[in-house]
Amino acid sequence: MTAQILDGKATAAAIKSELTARVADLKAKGITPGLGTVLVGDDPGSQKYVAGKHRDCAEVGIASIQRELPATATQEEIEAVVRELNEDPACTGYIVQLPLPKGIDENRILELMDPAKDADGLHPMNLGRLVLNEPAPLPCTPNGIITLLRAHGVEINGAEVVVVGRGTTIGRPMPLLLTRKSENATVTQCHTGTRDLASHLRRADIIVAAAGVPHLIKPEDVKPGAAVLDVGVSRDESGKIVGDVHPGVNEVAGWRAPNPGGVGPMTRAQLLVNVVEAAERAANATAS
Ligand SMILES: Nc1nc(=O)c2c([nH]1)NC[C@@H]1CN(c3ccc(C(=O)N[C@@H](CCC(=O)O)C(=O)O)cc3)C=[N+]21
Repeated sequence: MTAQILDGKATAAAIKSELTARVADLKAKGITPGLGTVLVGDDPGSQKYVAGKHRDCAEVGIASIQRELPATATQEEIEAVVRELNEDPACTGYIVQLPLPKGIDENRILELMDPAKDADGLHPMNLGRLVLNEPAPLPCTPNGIITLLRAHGVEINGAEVVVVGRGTTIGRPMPLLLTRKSENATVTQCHTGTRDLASHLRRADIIVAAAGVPHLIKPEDVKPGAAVLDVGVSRDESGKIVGDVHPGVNEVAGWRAPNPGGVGPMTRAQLLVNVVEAAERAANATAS
């Protein structure tokens, strides 16, 4: 038995087609949502992701605002671009592509963003709202993972979930989403300091692998039938993506999010969701 595919490409396409209609409605009311991206430096991976985000925008009718700075950009120069996008009415939401070059204070940049324009859901105000169970733009990758599981009928309610990783974009927010009443999962968060990772993995109904360690999740550590989502993006010498999940897991798992083609396209789709929702909130605020 090989694992069934959690098809991120197809699920993202369905979300995008629904968003296209909502963007058309907004435009009829005179509002064009616009996604800004701030890309610092010339990492080929980051360039590719940002290009993908703008391609998605074009597909659903969202305007694109691209800001690029050289790898040598200073803290002040990046902050000036953030302030400019905060002020720009054409930019209804934006992201600052992470990671930023060494020496840049990333958290200070995130804090400077207008939380109402935070398309990533990573502003401290919005992460705080998530903790407090208040409406907020949600972090794109964790939200994409939940949407992907739901779209394929994988039971989250009552599931034992192991999240491997503790990064800002996935590992830390993922358990916050999974333990909401609406999800109702039981979550164990593992990381490089976990004493016996295998013992945790073996109990998991759902594994979210976001450690950035190639092939960390081995077939012998996966419970038969489990859903395994690979979010790792290491690259080999030729630049090909190597995930956190060993290919042999395919033969044990019940569900598998491939990489590429799984969580990546979902991340991009949820980013568009955040942009459209922010524009809809702004439209309703003006209307009332
Ligand atoms: N502020 C910020 N927000 C992010 O959301 C963010 C970020 N910084 N920094 C980097 C990571 C990485 N990330 C990906 C998005 C899409 C794909 C994606 O669509 N991947 C395709 C394949 C692309 C390829 O082949 O290289 C796929 O999985 O099918 C991957 C990775 C967003 N990130």
